[in-house]
Amino acid sequence: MRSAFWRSAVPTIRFSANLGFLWQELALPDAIRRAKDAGFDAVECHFPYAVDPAAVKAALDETGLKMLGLNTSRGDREGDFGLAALPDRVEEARAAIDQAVDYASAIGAGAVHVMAGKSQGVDGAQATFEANLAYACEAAGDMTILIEPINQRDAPGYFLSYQAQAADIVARVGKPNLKIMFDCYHAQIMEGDLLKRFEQHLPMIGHLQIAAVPSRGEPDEGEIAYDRLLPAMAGFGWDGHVGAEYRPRTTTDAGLGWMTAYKSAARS
Ligand SMILES: O=C(O)[C@@H](O)C(=O)CO
Ligand SMILES: [Mg+2]
Repeated sequence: MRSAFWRSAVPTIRFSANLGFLWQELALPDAIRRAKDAGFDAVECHFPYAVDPAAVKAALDETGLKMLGLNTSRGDREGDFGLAALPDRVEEARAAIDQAVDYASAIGAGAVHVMAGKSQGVDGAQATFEANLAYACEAAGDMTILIEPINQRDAPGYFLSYQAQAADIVARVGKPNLKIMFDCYHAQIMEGDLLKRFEQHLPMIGHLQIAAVPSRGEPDEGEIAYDRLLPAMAGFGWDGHVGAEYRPRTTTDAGLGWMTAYKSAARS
């Protein structure tokens, strides 16, 4: 499978390096520079808050890469995985949203992923999430607010795990800058049928991410045929970036064969 990856003619696909997982050993500004050298078209990250936004902005300006998005803080209690759907922690959730929007504005990022948290089955979780998302959409101005269905194997009890659930929330909140982050890794684990789900929710999708299933390694292994899936998604009209959000098998550099192969297939 690895050597045959990207066998056929491929459309133009722009890849974003998720620096929450790739080049984690480097300081964020250096990881941005490394992503540029490796041929990525953009970057995205998870939790950049310990890093001076001026240093991140300088690396983005120097490389010409855009930071597509970052996450709200997970929260500071043991086991926290987001706060926005936790009815008893609204103040903290909104502080996390303010922090993320301020940081994203300072570095010119395009989106903030508002993490829901582990509140499946909790009374008031849905209403709290929707109210906090409406707050985030107002605070974000021109930026996009993303919500991401995350699989229950990695994050048991996470409030949001299904594409239809996310689509329902987007419709109910009714803000034009609220979109779904369609992460193929989570979607495959929870529900499969990736192409149909992607096509059905396309107008609401604001970002797309990939990783192998079940390993969460490079996209050239595992049960998802990204060499066919991504061209098909492009065929539906997806022209946004594709976020490479995987945990490298060894080092990030050693695992970039899938992208090198894509670039050479795209040239031929
Ligand atoms: O899929 C993921 O794990 C991420 O996109 C994320 O934002 C949670 O940290
Ligand atoms: Mg993701």
